[in-house]
Amino acid sequence: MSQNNPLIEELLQQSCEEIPKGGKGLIIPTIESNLSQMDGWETPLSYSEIHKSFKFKNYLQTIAFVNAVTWLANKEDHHPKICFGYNTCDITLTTHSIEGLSMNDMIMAAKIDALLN
Ligand SMILES: C[C@H](O)[C@H](O)[C@H]1CNC2=NC(N)=NC(=O)C2=N1
Repeated sequence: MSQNNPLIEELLQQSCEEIPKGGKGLIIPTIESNLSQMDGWETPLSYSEIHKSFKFKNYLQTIAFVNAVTWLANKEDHHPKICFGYNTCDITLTTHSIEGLSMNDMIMAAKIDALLN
């Protein structure tokens, strides 16, 4: 789904940028249209965050993924909430300054997915 998708390709080429308080959030149609092209990412009715659950074979593979996500978060200065267990990892993304979703969340989601491609 992700490869050869123009939206995903575009997100992968972008970098997260600081969003000032009162800055621009995404409108609901944009969120819906983005998520329809991003496998497994979901938003609650509040449209305040996106989340995805990942499954792995074992703890070592889960930890390797968590480490890669934290590396990416540090690089992009955009930090998802990460909750993991033996073979599952739940990722939640939101933009604190606007208490909602920004392009940063979509960029991070695409880059997190790309870690597994
Ligand atoms: C200045 C810096 O870009 C901001 O404080 C970043 C840091 N990491 C962040 N991570 C997340 N998930 N949301 C944010 O709004 C956010 N803001």
